This record gives sequence, C-alpha cells and structure tokens, in this order.
Amino acid sequence: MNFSKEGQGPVVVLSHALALDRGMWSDVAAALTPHCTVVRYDHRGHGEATGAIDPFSIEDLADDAADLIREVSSDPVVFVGLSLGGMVGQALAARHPALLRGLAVLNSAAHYPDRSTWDARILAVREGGMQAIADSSIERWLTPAFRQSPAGQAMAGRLREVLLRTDPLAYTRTCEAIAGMDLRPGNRRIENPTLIVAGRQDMATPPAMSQAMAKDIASARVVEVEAAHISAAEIPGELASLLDDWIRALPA
Ligand SMILES: O=C(O)CCC(=O)CC(=O)O
Repeated sequence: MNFSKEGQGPVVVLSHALALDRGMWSDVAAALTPHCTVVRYDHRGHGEATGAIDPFSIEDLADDAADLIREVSSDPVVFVGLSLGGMVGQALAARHPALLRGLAVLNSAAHYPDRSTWDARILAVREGGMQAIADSSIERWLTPAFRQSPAGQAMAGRLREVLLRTDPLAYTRTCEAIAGMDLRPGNRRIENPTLIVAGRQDMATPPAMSQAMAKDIASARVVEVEAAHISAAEIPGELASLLDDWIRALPA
C-alpha cells in the first residue's frame, strides 16, 4: 500500500474521499504534525495505488487499512476518515476495534437507501470518463463562496486534477462498494470513542446522515462545521484544531 508517515507523537491515520488521494489531507496534516505522527495512504486504485480491477467492498478497504495500521504502529491509532475514508473507518472500528484509540468520521454516511445516484454516476463515467462527473463533483465538494475566493479557485483546480487522474474503473468499482454498503449493524457494535463531523452545506452527505450514524454509534458525538463535502480542503485549519483538541482528550 502507498503511504507517507511524518511528524512525532501519537499515530493518526488519515483516509481520503472518493476520486481523491492522500494529498487531500496536505493542509490538515501540516497542522497536525507538530503533535502527531500523521500517516496518509491511498485507497485501492486511487492516487499512486494500483490494481483496483476486481470488485471489492468497504469491508475489504477496512481490512486494507487494518494491514496498514499493523505495519505502521504497534499501538492502537487514531483513525480519521472523510466520506469514503469515514465509511472505511466505520467498518474498521466494527471489524478491528483493538487497532483503534479513536475514530473520527467526517462528512460521511453509513448507508444509501437509494442506489440510483450511484448507478447514474457509474453509467456517466463508463460513457464519458472522469470528465463527465468533474463539474458536478466540485460543486458538491466545496461551497460556492469558497469556490469564488482565490484560495478556493486554486483548491478546486487541484482537486479537479486529482479527480481527472483517477482510474475510471477504480472509481466505478468504489461506487459499487458504496452503493452496496450497509454499515449500520456494525456501527451498533462500535465502542471506540467516536467523533462525527458534519458539514452544514454538505450536499453529498448532509448532516442528517451524520445524525443517523450517531444514533447507532453509542460512543459518538456530532460536531457541525461550516463547510461543504471536502471539509479538509475548505477549512483545514479549523478541522485540524478540532481534531487536535479531540485527540488530546482521548484516553491514552
Ligand atoms: O466523497 C466520497 O468519498 C463519497 C461520497 C461522494 O461521492 C461525494 C461526492 O462526490 O459527491
């Protein structure tokens, strides 16, 4: 698996969103490394990872993350996942709780009752490649106000480049995994301290999805932030500070 490890202190693993890569976390990682050892990795078929040809499930991605954690740390780690990364985090906590000190699930969901939007995306990418979903994705990922700012325009450009570089087959395989997932039964077993972060302007995984998740995870608390879907790109400083405070308060 492709990963990077930087900084000193408790190990924090950062898990990225669909059609992005571990670069998505650059600004959050820079803010965390003075106090934490930050490990970032690419999901199957994303970023520098290759070989996402066979179908896989969110549980398979969670087992990949478990293998990575065993490789980078002999102690339990803090796992922070955004969207797809948060789905992986939920499955990881349900399947491998002893590997975790804490779980942060940002801008994510446990289940999609209606798979038609995923089927539409899969069809669009099969017919038109990643270009076919680029504009609509960026519109869901960042708020209009941020996209109009110079920093937001630069960020949108960087995210678009990564999306366009994503292997279309890896993207559609991951959409299949998300469309087929139901993490709710596993969530009812989670006992790790859990922080759920919802973006008030997140159209991809609206706050109601976070509230539903929190009903199943007894140990969870929900915090809302002013951002759209990729909060790690839009408000990295605020998010890093929220995570830093939460990590410091976790039992050792
Ligand atoms: O972002 C993810 O990891 C999955 C949810 C999603 O598809 C977000 C989006 O592109 O709208």
